[in-house]
Amino acid sequence: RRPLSVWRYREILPVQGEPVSLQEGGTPLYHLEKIGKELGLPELYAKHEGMNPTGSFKDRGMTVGVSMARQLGMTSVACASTGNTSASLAAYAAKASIPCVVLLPAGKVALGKVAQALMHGARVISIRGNFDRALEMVHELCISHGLYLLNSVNPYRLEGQKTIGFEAIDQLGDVPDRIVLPVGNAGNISAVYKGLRELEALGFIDRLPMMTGIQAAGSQPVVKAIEQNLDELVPEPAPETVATAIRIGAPVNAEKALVAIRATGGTAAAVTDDEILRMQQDLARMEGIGVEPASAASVAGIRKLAEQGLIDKDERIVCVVTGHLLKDPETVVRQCEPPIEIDADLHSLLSVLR
Ligand SMILES: Cc1ncc(COP(=O)(O)O)c(/C=C/C(=O)C(=O)O)c1O
Repeated sequence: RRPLSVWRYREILPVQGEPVSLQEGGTPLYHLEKIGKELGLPELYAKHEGMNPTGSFKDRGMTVGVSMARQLGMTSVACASTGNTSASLAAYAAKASIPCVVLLPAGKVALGKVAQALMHGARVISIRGNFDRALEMVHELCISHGLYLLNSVNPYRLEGQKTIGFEAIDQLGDVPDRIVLPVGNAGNISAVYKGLRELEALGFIDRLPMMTGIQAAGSQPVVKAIEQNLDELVPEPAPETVATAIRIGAPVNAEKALVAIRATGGTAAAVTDDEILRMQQDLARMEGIGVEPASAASVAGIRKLAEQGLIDKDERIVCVVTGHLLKDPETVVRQCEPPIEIDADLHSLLSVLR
């Protein structure tokens, strides 16, 4: 019996030979008992992708993407990132001894993610523009200077991320009725859908979950395309949200995400920053699950849809929570009461605890 991990599913992944691996995947599937009870959803689960080696689901895509870079003889790799992609690429490139360049939107990347990209030895460039501009620039850089681009336009990234759905089914022992993901560049929802289609084609499953994408109210081009039944996405020129990981106005995988949602009878919904931050706190204080803001969006989306009466009570739902709480400590400190500082004596302690 193979352990739960990305490479448990090696036959359905493109890498030949030994992968560049940091033992990614095999993340916990938590039953959200209290939040589920509050929403009247007894079968509500969260798959905690923050428990990956660099603290986000990106590791699943990077183990395949960087393995392919090595297999193809690439001499340098690059990405633009809202943070987690750069943290993950930096770590896997270090493991593979391949030089790495990352472009970040200046001032809009959570502290933990910048720390990871720096410590893992990437060339970290902050640009005075948003993620979408950074992606345009890194694309030009790769074409003109022969670096290997590892954003989710690279299909090998999506191959690794398929395994989220595979593991969830193995852990649940059945196909969930709904899989909910936060949507930024829309690679993850597209990857999970592709993997489920492959399981169906191979005869392992005979039905697909409703693919449900959640975006921030200030950055919701996919939600608008679904609501207005558009075939083409209208990019959001000035995306804004506290959930900086999904602060993306022109998702490169939008068309794939629209297919994933429409072909499975899924849906898309937007949540406000307040709803995101409230769910981040509820997950931490009710379920003991620590996630970064963008990750809480998936569960916040289910809360909103359930309150609108759009979720059947007996649905088995897997919310993908995509990144660890530690990624964005500054947003946490801004939301919480600061620690109480006292003199180092018992009297002072008892007086504040009363
Ligand atoms: C925590 C977290 N949650 C959700 C998403 C959205 O996934 P996609 O819809 O596949 O983009 C991201 C994406 C991050 C980047 O795009 C990047 O790191 O450059 C994330 O970090």
